[in-house]
Amino acid sequence: MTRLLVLTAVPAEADAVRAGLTAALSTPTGVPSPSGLPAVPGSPGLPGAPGTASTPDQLARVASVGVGSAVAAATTARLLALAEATGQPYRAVVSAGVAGGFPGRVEVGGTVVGTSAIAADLGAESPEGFIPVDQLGMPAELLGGGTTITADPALVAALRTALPAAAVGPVLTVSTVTGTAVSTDELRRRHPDAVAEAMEGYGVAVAAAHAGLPFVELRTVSNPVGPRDRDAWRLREALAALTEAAPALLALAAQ
Ligand SMILES: O=C(O)c1cccc(C(=O)CC[C@H]2O[C@@H](n3cnc4c(=O)[nH]cnc43)[C@H](O)[C@@H]2O)c1
Repeated sequence: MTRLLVLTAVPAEADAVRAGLTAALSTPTGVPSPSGLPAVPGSPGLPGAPGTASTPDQLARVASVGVGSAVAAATTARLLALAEATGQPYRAVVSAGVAGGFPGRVEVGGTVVGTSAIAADLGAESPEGFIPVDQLGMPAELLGGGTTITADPALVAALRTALPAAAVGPVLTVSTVTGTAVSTDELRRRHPDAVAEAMEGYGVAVAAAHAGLPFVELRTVSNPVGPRDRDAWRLREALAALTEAAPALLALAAQ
């Protein structure tokens, strides 16, 4: 039975997650122990009925949903509805991929467990500064969960346990990659606890919330948030870190 839906923006990120899951399921060590999962030959960390085997696809469906919150929300909602309609609902939803990390909070190549997904640029500008959409006086029912969607505490705890070196905190969702010192300072002022920024988490979280499913975000850092320097992006390093972190997702299946 597939239990987790893991959504990345681009196929390279999905491949990195799948590689980590496949490696974890084919090696005898280092695998979290989700109770009740089918046994994987040679993987004592995954107990179950003798003679049965799990593949990554049975434990977690990994799909790339496109770049940005809107396409991520639409695609996630469609995948969740299809699963529900075919009687194979998911148990939890994960937004995964690479991200920009706030210097001092997480290094390039580091791993981030998101405690919330914050739509950091959803709102209005004013001469006095940015106003989040949930402070514009609109009826609450028009705003869904507001600009901050809190990750499921049990999923966060499971990832923290499996990834003790990970930075933990809010992950901002932005429509525009931050690329100036002024924007970076402004984001840090508004969100002093933020660890990283990416472009899909909030959309995936909205879709999960509408389906009544727990959500968490798992990111690895490809670049610092700051003045744009594309040459400083370390995508290969971040994708390798994503492959290394992916086995932790198996721990979520026990939730
Ligand atoms: O070109 C490639 O091979 C490739 C492989 C993996 C990922 C990419 C991307 O372009 C990822 C876009 C994705 O990354 C997130 N991201 C990364 N850094 C930041 C950032 O500083 N600010 C916001 N988002 C960032 C984001 O979620 C994008 O969807 C290419």
